[in-house]
Amino acid sequence: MLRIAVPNKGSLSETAAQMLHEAGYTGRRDSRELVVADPRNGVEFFYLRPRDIATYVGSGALDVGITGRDLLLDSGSEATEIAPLGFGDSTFRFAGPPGAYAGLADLEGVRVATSYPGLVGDFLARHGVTAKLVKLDGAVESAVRLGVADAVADVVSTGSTLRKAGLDIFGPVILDSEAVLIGSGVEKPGTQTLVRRLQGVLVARQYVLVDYDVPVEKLEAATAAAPGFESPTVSPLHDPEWVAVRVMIPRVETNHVMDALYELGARAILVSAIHAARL
Ligand SMILES: Nc1ncnc2c1ncn2[C@@H]1O[C@H](COP(=O)(O)OP(=O)(O)OP(=O)(O)O)[C@@H](O)[C@H]1O
Ligand SMILES: O=P(O)(O)OC[C@H]1O[C@H](OP(=O)(O)OP(=O)(O)O)[C@H](O)[C@@H]1O
Ligand SMILES: [Mg+2]
Repeated sequence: MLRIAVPNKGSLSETAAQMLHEAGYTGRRDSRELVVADPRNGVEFFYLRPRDIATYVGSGALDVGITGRDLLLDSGSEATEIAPLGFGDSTFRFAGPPGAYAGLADLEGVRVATSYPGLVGDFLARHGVTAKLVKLDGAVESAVRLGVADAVADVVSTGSTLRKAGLDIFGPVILDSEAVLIGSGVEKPGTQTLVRRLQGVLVARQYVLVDYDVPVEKLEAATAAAPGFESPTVSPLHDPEWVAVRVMIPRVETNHVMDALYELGARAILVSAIHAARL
């Protein structure tokens, strides 16, 4: 049995559960379940706080896990990133009162509030800055107004929490984060199947299939407009001057690609969703 750690709450839990479901695994029926066995797929799920997942995986207690890259680095655990999972994107940034800090060097001797002291401490040390980290559990944006810190370092998604707290981002990006699959460093049997299944879900979410007919002399130009994952599939049509083409394109580019193909002379352009994929 491959023992897999999954976030039980927070920003990553819902999408992680959804991805595993789409990948064909059994999920928990209610949010209080701590362990779910899925013998048909040879795996067992452990629902844990995302912040603790790297500790369990790094120690070898569990084989793989889903957590944030920021949480992995903050943990200082031995666990390593196996694959990015394409959700839970955030950036990790410094923020302070408007105009108070121009860059990293200004943080020398300053009190910085954060829930990620491992991540922020490593970053400051690498850049030769000595600040005084104030460890808080959450809502760190309030720390400046309430006088326990002079600046903060926190997860930024839309930036609206910082705006509401009257703080401005400054200095370099500490980290670009997203949800990642992590492992203990020693690969357990079954890990590659899990990775391929999750990557299949990502492809099905992020790509669509486009079918179109195009005059043979426009095929090269059409292929340049929509090159596909590897190379488009080209099939003959009854009319020898036309071919049928099938290609995978990023979902976000769907309408641009359809416009470009139509302009080139392609017709009967059909787009369909990918239900599942194994590349
Ligand atoms: N808007 C967001 N707020 C917080 N974390 C986010 C956000 N978007 C993505 N994330 C990622 O989610 C992970 C944090 O999840 P976690 O469950 O620990 O905190 P949370 O969602 O703030 O929940 P809580 O603080 O209520 O426990 C990190 O990897 C972080 O980068
Ligand atoms: O840039 P935004 O879209 O505003 O999102 C980022 C904010 O969301 C999270 O806080 P959360 O609501 O989880 O509260 P917490 O600080 O108590 O964890 C995070 O810690 C930031 O404060
Ligand atoms: Mg939070």
